[in-house]
Amino acid sequence: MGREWAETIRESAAIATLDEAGSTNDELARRAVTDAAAWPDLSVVVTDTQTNGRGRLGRVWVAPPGECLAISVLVRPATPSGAALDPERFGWLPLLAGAAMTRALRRLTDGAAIDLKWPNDVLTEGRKLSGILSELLPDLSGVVIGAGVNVTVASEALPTPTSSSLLVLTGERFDVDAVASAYLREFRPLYDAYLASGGDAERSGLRAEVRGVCGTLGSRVRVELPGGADLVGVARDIDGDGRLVVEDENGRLQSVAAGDVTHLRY
Ligand SMILES: O=C(O)CCCC[C@@H]1SC[C@@H]2NC(=O)N[C@@H]21
Repeated sequence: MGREWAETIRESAAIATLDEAGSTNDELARRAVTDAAAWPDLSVVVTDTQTNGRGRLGRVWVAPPGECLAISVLVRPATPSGAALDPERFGWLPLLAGAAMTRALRRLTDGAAIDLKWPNDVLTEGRKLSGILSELLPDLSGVVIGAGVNVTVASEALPTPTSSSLLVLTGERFDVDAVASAYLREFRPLYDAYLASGGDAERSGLRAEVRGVCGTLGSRVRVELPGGADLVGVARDIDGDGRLVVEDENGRLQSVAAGDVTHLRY
């Protein structure tokens, strides 16, 4: 991989472009913790060959070598005056990354039907193009936001029947580096606006941005809640804390902070 996108990241930030990595999230978290000064805000670890990728909810993220982007961005959010942002405000970061990836993949594909599934899967026609895993550093000083994108994976090599790739969607073999570049170019302005507002999703326009790309809104959904219970209803909104607001079958509004969403319209 090249690093044609390096100028989209702050000059002070560190970049590691690896021929191969176990998990880019693990690589970046290790560096961020062992050498915090060398790995400031917006540092990046990236590869196209990730051998031990991890997904949300303890799942494995499978990526055929050389055919997927695995990119992790370290954020150490601070207010405009330089104070560390309250970790309570970090909840919007996975949604920010999901919105950035949705915008990036739409832009690359000239506006293909690509949407965000709350909280941060990027889908085309119900199939997953990209997944995001955000992990807090153990000392709470930052968050590693990892994103995987299926780029040149052929349909027979897709990891699951519910996944897709940019190749399958468009017939085009995108360069993995160009996908990284498109993502970081979308990520940066959303993140800068979020920081400038002190982590206020409303004031920075982030909430509006996420609602604008989120295909979950208006869909009938089943949400597998963390305890194992299911909630079925219509997704109505994303509230000020980034929670999904679902109108259940009795017409009651329920706010969901975490869960696995299935769109029932497909
Ligand atoms: O859909 C999911 O469950 C999230 C998948 C996240 C995969 C990315 S690839 C880069 C980063 N490194 C990892 O080990 N996981 C994330």
